[in-house]
Amino acid sequence: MAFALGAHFSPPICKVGNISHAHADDAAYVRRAADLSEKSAGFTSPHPNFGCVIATSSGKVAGEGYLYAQGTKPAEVLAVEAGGERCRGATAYLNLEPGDCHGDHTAVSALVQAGITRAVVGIRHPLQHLRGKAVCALRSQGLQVDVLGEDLQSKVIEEARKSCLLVNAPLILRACSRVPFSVLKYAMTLDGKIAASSGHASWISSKMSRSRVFELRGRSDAVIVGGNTVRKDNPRLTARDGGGHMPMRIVLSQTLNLPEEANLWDVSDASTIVVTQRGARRNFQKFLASKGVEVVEFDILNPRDVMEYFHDRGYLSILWECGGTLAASAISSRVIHKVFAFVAPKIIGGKNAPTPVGELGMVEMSQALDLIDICYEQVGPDMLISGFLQPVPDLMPVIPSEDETFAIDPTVTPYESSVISFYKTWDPYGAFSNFSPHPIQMPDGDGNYVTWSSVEHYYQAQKFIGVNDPAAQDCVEKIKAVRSPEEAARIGRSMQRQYPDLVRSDWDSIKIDVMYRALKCKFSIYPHLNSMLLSTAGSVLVEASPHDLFWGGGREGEGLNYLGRLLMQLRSEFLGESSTSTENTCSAL
Ligand SMILES: NC(=O)C1=CN([C@@H]2O[C@H](COP(=O)(O)OP(=O)(O)OC[C@H]3O[C@@H](n4cnc5c(N)ncnc54)[C@H](OP(=O)(O)O)[C@@H]3O)[C@@H](O)[C@H]2O)C=CC1
Ligand SMILES: Nc1c(N[C@@H]2O[C@H](COP(=O)(O)O)[C@@H](O)[C@H]2O)[nH]c(=O)[nH]c1=O
Repeated sequence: MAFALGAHFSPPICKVGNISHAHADDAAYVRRAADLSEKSAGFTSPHPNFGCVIATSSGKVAGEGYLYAQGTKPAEVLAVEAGGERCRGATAYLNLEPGDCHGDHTAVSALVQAGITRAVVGIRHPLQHLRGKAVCALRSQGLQVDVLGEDLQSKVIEEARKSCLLVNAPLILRACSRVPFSVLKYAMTLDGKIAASSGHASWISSKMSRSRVFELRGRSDAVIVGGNTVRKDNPRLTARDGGGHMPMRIVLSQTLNLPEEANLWDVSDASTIVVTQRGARRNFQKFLASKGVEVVEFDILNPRDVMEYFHDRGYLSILWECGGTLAASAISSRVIHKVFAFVAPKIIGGKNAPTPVGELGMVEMSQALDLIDICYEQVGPDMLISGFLQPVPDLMPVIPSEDETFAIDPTVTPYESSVISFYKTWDPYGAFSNFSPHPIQMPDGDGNYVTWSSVEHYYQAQKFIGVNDPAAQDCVEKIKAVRSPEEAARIGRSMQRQYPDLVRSDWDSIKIDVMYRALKCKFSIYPHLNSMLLSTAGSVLVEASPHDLFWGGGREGEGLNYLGRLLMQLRSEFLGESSTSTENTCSAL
């Protein structure tokens, strides 16, 4: 079977002249796709946000589209319909890899049939069973596919990728934590109270802020309050404006000691679910049922179990509008991902007036939870402070999906492959590590063979080769002379971090090739290493480094595992199943 050597390995943009310009354009269009993808927010029930922008080679937008609601035409289809003939030879920018699955190839087919020749993908699909599928399908149809952070890397690209992560934060956090994306929202006075000592709270925030809350409700699958908020506020919890999406209202009450008259029991505008402790007030449960309110019982009512339950019911995004008691319990259970705090410029005082978050058991300020990606926004007279309590995970592809691995190495049988992990040199397959003590001889710029104590020594030194600065040459010599691969890695990495100008400008585009050549040498000249590599035929090789998400597979399989990929590629070549031939790049020791 023939397959293109390096098809997945050569960052295409790095080969062309004006890299930063190309990156700026790619980044701008991907960001536009991300912005576009959010357009349906509040009008339809929350779903993954897909946007697609098609740009011609002259940089004109030919067509664009976004997924309006689950089950409607994919963004890619809408964009090619809008672009028509102008799509031929154009580039499609997608904030999120299409979720084509189970035989549905609508988005991929639309791009292929429209004659798109290149696709730039912001992030891969966060769901494991979909991740990499569409990227692979597009590549197999001959499109050039560049995934941000993998095939394209630079500061602007990183910013564009971040916008893609944020626009689908609910989907990503839900996929990683197996609970719906949860936002805690509250309105407090400047002295940190969410109600007066009497419990009266209407209103703390301004009308403008409250309209903003209606919008937030419209972007959510459900709004949650605790029993006490129902008793004190008799809330409606609707998105008001009408016409848009109406979230489910959920009440968490252990006692079920709730009033018979309550706005939430009127389900004509929106449905209500009361979640309670098993066996609580059976008669009241019957009463609620007679009003059309669904009751769900739990053995023990805690926010995590409840959230796992709503995850399984398919909820993507939930807005918590409870008081401090339930908020503290939800934060402690680590189900809250984001906070929206409206701060009103008023003071109510009151020693016993409730505050937004109750007891968390912390005793020192150093234990305080820091928000991430914070935004400050003035809304009328109020200040809205928002931020994440948990970082949006940086999604990199898992160890190559079965399909991708098969494309790199046909000896790996899709769906039946085993995984061989290696990391430390003392592991059973530790000789696969770059740190293994196997010297190699590689040609220098003049074609003379130079000995390096390990692949890592050679790799680290190549960062500084050819840079016209004595400090760079110094680095090369230092790395070459150190006794251990650890030291070589330490020097190489810290010099790169501290003095990026000493690193050759094309490093990002050649580093995979540098590694490939070094590995090829190592596994050619040591027969026992060659046998060990061939003995793994059929297995997926993963460098189990929890730190290095480029060469390694990461702690949870989130790393790119390029070292494993290169070894599989070499294995396939050694097994003679590749039609690719490369010139001899090393000498026997
Ligand atoms: N300004 C603002 O943004 C807001 C202000 N408020 C104000 O806050 C006050 C109410 O605050 P608060 O009493 O904290 O109300 P909560 O909304 O936090 O309700 C607490 C109740 O939630 C129920 N509950 C169910 N499971 C749990 C659990 N695992 N942990 C904790 N509680 C659970 C219990 O109900 P049960 O007793 O029925 O078993 C508990 O009494 C009111 O004055 C209200 O006006 C409320 C929301 C927002
Ligand atoms: N007091 C207060 C809020 N309180 C929250 O809003 C709920 C009332 O919603 P509704 O009945 O739909 O208007 C109430 O139970 C509580 O959860 N929200 C705010 O944005 N600002 C405020 O000042």
